[in-house]
Amino acid sequence: MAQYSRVSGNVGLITLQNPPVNALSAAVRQGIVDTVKRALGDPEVKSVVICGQNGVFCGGADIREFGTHMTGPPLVPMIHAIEMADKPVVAAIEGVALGGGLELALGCHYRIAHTKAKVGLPEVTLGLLPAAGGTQRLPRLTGLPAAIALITTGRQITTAEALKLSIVDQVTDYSAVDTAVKFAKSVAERSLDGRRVSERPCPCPPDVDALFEAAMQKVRQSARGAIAPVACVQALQAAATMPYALGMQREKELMATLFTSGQARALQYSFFAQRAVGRWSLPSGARWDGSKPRPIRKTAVIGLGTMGRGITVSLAQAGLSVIAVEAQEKPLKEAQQAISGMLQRGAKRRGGAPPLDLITYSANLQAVADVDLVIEAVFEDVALKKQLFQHLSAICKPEAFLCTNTSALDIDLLASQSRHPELVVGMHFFAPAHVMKLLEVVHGSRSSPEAVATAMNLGKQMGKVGVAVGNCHGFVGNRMLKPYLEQGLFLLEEGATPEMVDGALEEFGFAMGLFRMSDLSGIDVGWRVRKGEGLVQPGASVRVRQGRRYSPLGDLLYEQGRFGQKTGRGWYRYDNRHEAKPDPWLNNFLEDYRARHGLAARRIECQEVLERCLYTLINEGFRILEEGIAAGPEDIDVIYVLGYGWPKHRGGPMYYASMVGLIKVLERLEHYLRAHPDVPSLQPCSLLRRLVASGSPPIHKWRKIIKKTQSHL
Ligand SMILES: CCC/C=C/C(=O)SCCNC(=O)CCNC(=O)[C@H](O)C(C)(C)COP(=O)([O-])OP(=O)([O-])OC[C@H]1O[C@@H](n2cnc3c(N)ncnc32)[C@H](O)[C@@H]1OP(=O)([O-])[O-]
Repeated sequence: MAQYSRVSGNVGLITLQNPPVNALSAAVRQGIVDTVKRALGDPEVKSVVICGQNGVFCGGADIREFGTHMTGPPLVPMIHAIEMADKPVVAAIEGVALGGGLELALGCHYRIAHTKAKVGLPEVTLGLLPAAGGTQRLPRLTGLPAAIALITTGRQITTAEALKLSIVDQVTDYSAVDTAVKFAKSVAERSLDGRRVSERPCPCPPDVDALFEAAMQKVRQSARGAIAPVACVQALQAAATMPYALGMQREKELMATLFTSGQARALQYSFFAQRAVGRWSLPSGARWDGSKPRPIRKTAVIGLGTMGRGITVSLAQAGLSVIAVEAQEKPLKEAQQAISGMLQRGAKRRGGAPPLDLITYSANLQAVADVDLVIEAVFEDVALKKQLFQHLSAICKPEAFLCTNTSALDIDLLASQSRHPELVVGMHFFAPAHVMKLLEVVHGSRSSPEAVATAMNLGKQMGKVGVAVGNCHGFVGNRMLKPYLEQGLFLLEEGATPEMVDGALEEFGFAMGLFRMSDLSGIDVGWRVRKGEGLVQPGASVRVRQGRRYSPLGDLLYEQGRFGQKTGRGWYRYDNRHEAKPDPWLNNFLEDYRARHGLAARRIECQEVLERCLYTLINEGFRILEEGIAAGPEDIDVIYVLGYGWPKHRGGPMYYASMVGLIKVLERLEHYLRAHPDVPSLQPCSLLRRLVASGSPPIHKWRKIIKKTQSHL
C-alpha cells in the first residue's frame, strides 16, 4: 500500500501502491504514516521523495470508502506530520495529483511534476471540499483568486499552469521520480524555512471582500442549489481572515456539513454511475468485456449542419481523420469555415495546433469508399436517411460501420437498407456535439456486439460518456422528455404560466426550465417531431389525439410563427436573443384558449409542477428499464445528468426517485391519474409497483429485480 526503499544513497523513496489511481484508502494512509516515520527515523536518509506506482501519483481520497465506516489514520495529521518533518520531503507528481493526492503534495516541502501530469482539487464535484488542508494551503501558494477558481470548479490543470501558480516548483519531461530524487539530494542540507506552506501568510488583495462577494454570487448563480461550492468559498474566506489553525478548524466544520449530505451522496453515485455505463450489457447477453471493438482510423461525417459540424470537430480533436461530406458546394464551403473556426477556438483553449489537416471536405459521397466508419447527420427525415443508407452500403467497403446520429428514428429500419445491418448502430450525439459529453449508442436488433463495442470505444476516444441503449422511439433521453414536456403544456392549460413552470424547475436545480429550453431548441423543431408522429392537425385545436389528452398549444404557437429565440417570440419574448421575458401576448393567448375550451384556470403550486413533470419522466424511465431499453437506472441517470441538464447534485431522475421514496412517487402518480384519467403517462409502470411491493430496495439492487422479471418474460 506504500512501499519504502532507500535510493541514491540517502534518499528515502515512498511509493504509493493502490491501483489504478493510488487512491488514499485506509491501508495506503497507514502505509504512508509507517513509511514516513521510517524515513524520518533513518539516520542514513537525508531527504524523502513520495511518488505513486504505475506513473500515477494519487487520484485522491478513496471515494469507495465514503459512506462506509472510515478506518485508518486521517489525512490531516498525516499531512501535517510530513510538513513538520525536519528532512525535506519532495512530491514526485506523474499522471494525476487530485483531491487528497494534491493536498498530500501540498504538505510536502517541494513538488516536482511531469509536464504531462494534471493536478486539481475536484472535491466540489463530489459534493465535498478539499478537507485535508487544501482550502488553507492552496491560496497561500496561488493567491485567493486562483484558489477560488480552482476549488469552486474542481477543474484539473496542466502542470505548466500549476508552475505558473506556484503549485509545483519544477516540471520535467523526464521521469518526475528520478528528477525528484536528484532534487531531494540537492536540497538535503537546505533549511526548510519558507517551505512549509501552512506557515506562509495567505496573500489578500485589497478588495478581498468584493472578491468573496463576487465568488459567492457566482457559485450561487452557476451551481443552483448546490451546497458544496458555497462551503468552498466559506473555507477560503477562513484562509483569508483567520490564522492557519483556525482556518483548518473552519475547513473541518464545513466539511462535516457536506460529508453526509444527500448532495454528496448523489454526486458520488453519479461519479460511479458514469463509470458503470462503460460496463454495458445488452438484452441479447452481449457485454462490454466479451465484445472486442474494431480500431477506427478513417471516419466520415455525412451532412454538415450544426450536428455534423460538431461531430466532425470532435472526431478531429480525437486525432481521427475525417472526410466531411455535404452534397452542395455552398453549404460545404460554409461548413468548412465554421469547422475550421471551431477547431481554432478549441486549440486556443486546449493548447496545441488545430487539427485542420485531419479533415477532407467533399461534395461527393464516393469519397467515403475507404473509411472504417461513417456517421450520418443529415436532416431528420426518414426517407432521406433510408436512401443515404442504401447509397452508403453500396459505396463503402463491406466491413465499414454505418452509424446514424438520428435522435429518434428506427435504427432497424435504417439498418434494413444496408447489406450489412449488423454493422449499423446509432450514435446519438447532443448539441453542441463537440462540447456535450453524452453519447447514446443505440443498438438495433441486428447490431453486432462488435458494432456496439466499436461505437462505445469511439465515443470514449472522442471524450464522450457513451451509454448503450435499445432501439425505440426517442431511445432513452428524448423518450423520457416527452411526458415531461406534455405535463408542462397541460399545466399551462390548467392555469400555470411558462415562467411559473420554469421557475419551479429551475429552483429544483435545472439550468433551464422546459419552456425556456423549448424556446432555445425551437418550437418548430418540436412541431416537426410531432408532425412526424402524426399528431399535428394544422388549424385544429382539438385536445385529443390517438385517444389520449393532447395539448395543441405548441402547434398553435408554431402556426403563429412563434418559434422561440430564433424568431424573438415563443413562450417568452426576446428583446435581446437570450433574455427570456414573460410576454403579455402569451397570457392573453392562454386566457382565450382556456375560455375557448371551457378550462377554468386554477392556482397551481410549485410542488404539483415538480411532481407532474418529474414523476411522469421517472415513470417513463421505469418503463424503459422494464423493456430493457436501458440496462440499469445508472444508464438513465447518466443520460439525464449529462444530456438534459438534470441537476448533478440530485444524482439523476432514478436516483432522485429512490431518494424521494418509490412509494411516494407511486402514490402521487396514482393521485394525478385519478385527476387526469386521459393521460396514460401518469399510469404507474408495473416495474415501479413491483419495486414498491418488494419494499423499495436501494437503487443498486434494482438491476437484479429487473433481470428476474425479464427472465420470466
Ligand atoms: C477527505 C479529505 C479531502 C479529500 C477528498 C478527496 O480526495 S475526494 C476524491 C478526489 N479525487 C477525485 O475526485 C478524482 C476522481 N477520479 C478521476 O477524476 C479519474 O478517475 C482520474 C482522472 C483519476 C482517472 O481517470 P481515468 O479516465 O483514467 O479512469 P477512471 O475515471 O475510469 O477511473 C479508473 C478507476 O479508478 C476509480 N477511481 C478513480 N478515482 C478514484 C478515487 N479517488 N477513489 C476511488 N476510486 C477511484 C474509478 O472508479 C475507476 O474504477 P473502475 O470503474 O475501473 O472500477
